[in-house]
Amino acid sequence: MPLIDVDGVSHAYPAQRRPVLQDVTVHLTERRIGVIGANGSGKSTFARLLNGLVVPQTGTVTVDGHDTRRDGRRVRQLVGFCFTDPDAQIVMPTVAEDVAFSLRRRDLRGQRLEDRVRAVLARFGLDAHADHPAHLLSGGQKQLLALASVLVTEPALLVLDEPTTLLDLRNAALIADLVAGLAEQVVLLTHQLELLDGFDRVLVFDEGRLVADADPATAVEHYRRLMRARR
Ligand SMILES: Nc1ncnc2c1ncn2[C@@H]1O[C@H](COP(=O)(O)OP(=O)(O)OP(=O)(O)O)[C@@H](O)[C@H]1O
Repeated sequence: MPLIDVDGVSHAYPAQRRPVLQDVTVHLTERRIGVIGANGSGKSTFARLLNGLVVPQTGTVTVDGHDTRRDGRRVRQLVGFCFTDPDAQIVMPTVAEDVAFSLRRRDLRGQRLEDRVRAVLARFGLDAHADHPAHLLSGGQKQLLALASVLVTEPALLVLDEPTTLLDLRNAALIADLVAGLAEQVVLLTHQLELLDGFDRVLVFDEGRLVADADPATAVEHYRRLMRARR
């Protein structure tokens, strides 16, 4: 698993006085890493640090030794990112074309490209929809397509920002099972705490600070206590 090294990171967005992340240091090597915390606590910003979408004002972030500030291109090859809203990353008219688009930088043409696309669609239960317009998929199917299009690029690390928020129970379970079966390292942000069962490590953010870093049960209890104290 790649080593994610977040060192002394603080970050404020332009036009905001209060930092969104404050002095976050964490070294991650585990296969399944959860990130939880209240709305606005800095989780998405933390996730965006990991693929260089956000470069921190202070501190450094490296993935497998590649600094997101200096070597963003290499980091983006290593880190696949799934947004909460799959419409934000589905870019091509049909399901198969969207997956093929993700492979545009690979030296794959003709039948080899088609075979690769079909294989990934089959793995995600989308093979029957290959030639359908992507925008006509259901929310869950779109989420699956977004995941498929990222995974086909074979990232070493997959960052998932609330991938089940919009989904019904069945599709949420589908995504959870799929994520559980992935060989890749996964950083999963979620408000659905049951998704973290079996995770190796869970980080809790509160007002931009990393306030707990533990096994799922301990981290979730810490988060619940925090939320109870705020009511
Ligand atoms: N691009 C941006 N420009 C300015 N402010 C931003 C930007 N992105 C996030 N913020 C602010 O940073 C703070 C933390 O946001 P962030 O999205 O990291 O939180 P979060 O923990 O992921 O929240 P949620 O659970 O609601 O998704 C919020 O106050 C938000 O308004």
